[in-house]
Amino acid sequence: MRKKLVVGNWKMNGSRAANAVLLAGLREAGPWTADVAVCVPFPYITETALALTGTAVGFGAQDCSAHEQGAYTGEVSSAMLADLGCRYAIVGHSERRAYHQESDQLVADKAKAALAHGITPIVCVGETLAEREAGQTEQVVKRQLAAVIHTLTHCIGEIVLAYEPVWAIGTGLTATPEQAQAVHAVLRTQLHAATQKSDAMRLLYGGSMKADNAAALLAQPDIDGGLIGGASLKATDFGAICRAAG
Ligand SMILES: O=C[C@H](O)COP(=O)(O)O
Repeated sequence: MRKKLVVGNWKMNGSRAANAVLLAGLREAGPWTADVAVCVPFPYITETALALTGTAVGFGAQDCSAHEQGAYTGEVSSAMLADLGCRYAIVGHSERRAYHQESDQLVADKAKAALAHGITPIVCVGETLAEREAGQTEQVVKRQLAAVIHTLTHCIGEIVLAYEPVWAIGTGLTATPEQAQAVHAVLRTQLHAATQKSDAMRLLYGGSMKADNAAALLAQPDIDGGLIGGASLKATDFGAICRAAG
């Protein structure tokens, strides 16, 4: 039995004042049975760590560099994130793939860099609406995951995988539980061929997951948690999703 994991991705939202309110709300809303974490903008990692001290809520970043260190202006290394106590780093989010031209290989290299510093990469895969309508969903997510499997080889069992259909992100259009489960099953099968740990790996769904649709999604056999964007910005909403995962 896999323990559910719910991760809030704040994206580029927040301020010191707003974060203090949100994090205090999370302290009050928990604890939960599921594992819970928030991935926050880089500048707020330290204060998030402080605000969550003494709770079981983990924290992490929304990206990391594929490089170890050096002349990479603007990048943040996994070593730095580890230094701050991050447990997770999201890599390959569709917003980074789309707006920063991140390739499958770069995403895989970022996942490798995170693992090298003891950080669990949350690797995102997912198809666009055009790809789904062209019947390419399976092909796209398998291609995205294959690059990670090839690069991580025997460490692939250490990642968290998130299926996020691009058309469902921030749109209010959620994949049905059956649509999401079908893709998760494809991904689990692909992982099964790559690692003996596939049955223990957590596969998250992301894309307009909210308090009122979380339970049905999380009841699917291969959906082991959620990666939550918009609904992670209010403690009551996020807390309700975490409860649904319990
Ligand atoms: O990382 C989170 C996903 O992009 C989902 O975002 P959303 O819950 O706002 O649709």
